[in-house]
Amino acid sequence: MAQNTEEIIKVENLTKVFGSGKKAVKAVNNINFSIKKGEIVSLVGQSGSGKTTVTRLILRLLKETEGKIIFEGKDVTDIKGKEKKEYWKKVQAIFQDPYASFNIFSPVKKVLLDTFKLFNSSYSKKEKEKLICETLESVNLRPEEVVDKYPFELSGGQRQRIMIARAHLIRPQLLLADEPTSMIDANLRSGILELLLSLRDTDDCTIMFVTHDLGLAYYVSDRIFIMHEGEIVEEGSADKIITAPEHPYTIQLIKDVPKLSEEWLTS
Ligand SMILES: Nc1ncnc2c1ncn2[C@@H]1O[C@H](COP(=O)(O)OP(=O)(O)OP(=O)(O)O)[C@@H](O)[C@H]1O
Repeated sequence: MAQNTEEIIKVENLTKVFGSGKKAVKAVNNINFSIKKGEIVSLVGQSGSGKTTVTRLILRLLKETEGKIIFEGKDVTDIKGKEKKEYWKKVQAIFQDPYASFNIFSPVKKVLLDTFKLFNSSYSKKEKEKLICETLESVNLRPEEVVDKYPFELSGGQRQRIMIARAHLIRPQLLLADEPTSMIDANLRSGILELLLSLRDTDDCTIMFVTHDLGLAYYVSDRIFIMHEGEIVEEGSADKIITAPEHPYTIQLIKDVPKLSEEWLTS
């Protein structure tokens, strides 16, 4: 395990309010956490608890109402333009619905070729295509079957695998994986999870999973953050959260997972 004590990201007093007046929604309410290089953490909470908003704030796709995001010791809260592009080489996301993340007018090959634009790489087109094929094979897709297809011609699971292939090509330092297996059949899910987890070993990647599924979080994570109504109500090692939960909401979540560990460990 490539884990050390150096912090890759730190979130300080982060708050996001959507709308104003009577219609204001405090989606994220003064949260604080940090993640160490090489760690796998999960942000767990039910629908509407604010998880995706945290992901979008970290990616700087959304402007915070208050607070700071420090990445590798540098305050990235106000980065713009070129600096943001640099940041996106290091911080990437796989979203719940990868369909929404693709340009629907681009075939898979173009989606993947475009990732090289992030790097001003000196690869020839042939070299890029070879890398794309190898990467697609590494996520168990047959390049010849998918490269010329448009996103709408693929299954949800194939689209999620392509997002993982994209992450492999970009090799981010921090990967935010928002419900990355939601569109994948239960019997294929553990394979995709293994692929994602292998990014830590092969690409030296730190991963934050975002999920409503505490069973999955327990299976994949070093640490778990429990999110409820915009706040992180409890955090700790995966074992601690499951065996000695303190917050009533965490205790309820555990009760709601009927066969915790069995479901993920045996699939
Ligand atoms: N652009 C927006 N404008 C207004 N309200 C929003 C917006 N985005 C999110 N919200 C609200 O913020 C709250 C948190 O939403 P968020 O999508 O972060 O939750 P989530 O935990 O990711 O949920 P899910 O698991 O269903 O994706 C919800 O009440 C949601 O309705």
